[in-house]
Amino acid sequence: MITARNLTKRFGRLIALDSVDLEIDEGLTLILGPNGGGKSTFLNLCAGLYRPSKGEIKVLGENPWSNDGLRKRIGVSFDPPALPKHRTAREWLNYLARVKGLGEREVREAAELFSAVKYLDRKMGEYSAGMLKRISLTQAFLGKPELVLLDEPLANLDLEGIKEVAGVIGELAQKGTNMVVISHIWRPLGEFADRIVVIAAGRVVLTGTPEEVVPEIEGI
Ligand SMILES: Nc1ncnc2c1ncn2[C@@H]1O[C@H](COP(=O)(O)OP(=O)(O)OP(=O)(O)O)[C@@H](O)[C@H]1O
Repeated sequence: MITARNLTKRFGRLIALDSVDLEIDEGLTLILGPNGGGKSTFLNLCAGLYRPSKGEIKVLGENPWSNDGLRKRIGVSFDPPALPKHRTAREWLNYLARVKGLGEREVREAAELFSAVKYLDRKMGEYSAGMLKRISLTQAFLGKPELVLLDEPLANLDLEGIKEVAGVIGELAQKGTNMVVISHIWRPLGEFADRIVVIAAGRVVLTGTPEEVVPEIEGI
């Protein structure tokens, strides 16, 4: 699904991602690691938001940088959510659906997954952080994309929300949805993961199945 070769991203003199080689196959991949390690930078490179400073990244066989064709095939939820605050969620999601060649039915189906239907008609500037997260997740799963990239999908949710959204992600993983999910901590999403990648200080420091990786990272 994703291949990175010597992938490097610099911001001025800071090296956020340093010569990363990584292969991500189908299934659910959980990316773990400490703050500032480079996880979101990797996801933003996958989503085509950043251009590599050096090296190469391929997502679904394509170069993601500024690639509108690929954007229609993947779904992304950023953290914090990147949503226009003067629009209602319905306006925004219908717009995205049109761009992807989808309709209002797909918007409703994705919103139902995250119990977001009831507040689709308010301006997003009035939303709580947890409501914004649910809209951001709805956006990511709109129209069942071939690959879904989620940055901290449980952030800003209350305890009930964490249980509910983790359950939905687990169910979708079981049904075969391909996902790359960033998290600070391996619980509760780790139990659904096919593999775990640990990124720290701009490098991939561990990869493997949860059984292989979790004993090494009990402290994270
Ligand atoms: N747009 C940017 N401009 C400048 N520096 C950036 C930018 N984005 C990230 N960085 C820097 O790159 C490094 C990696 O950041 P990144 O957000 O990828 O880490 P992370 O592992 O996702 O962290 P967190 O768990 O805190 O979200 C950090 O030192 C960060 O300050």
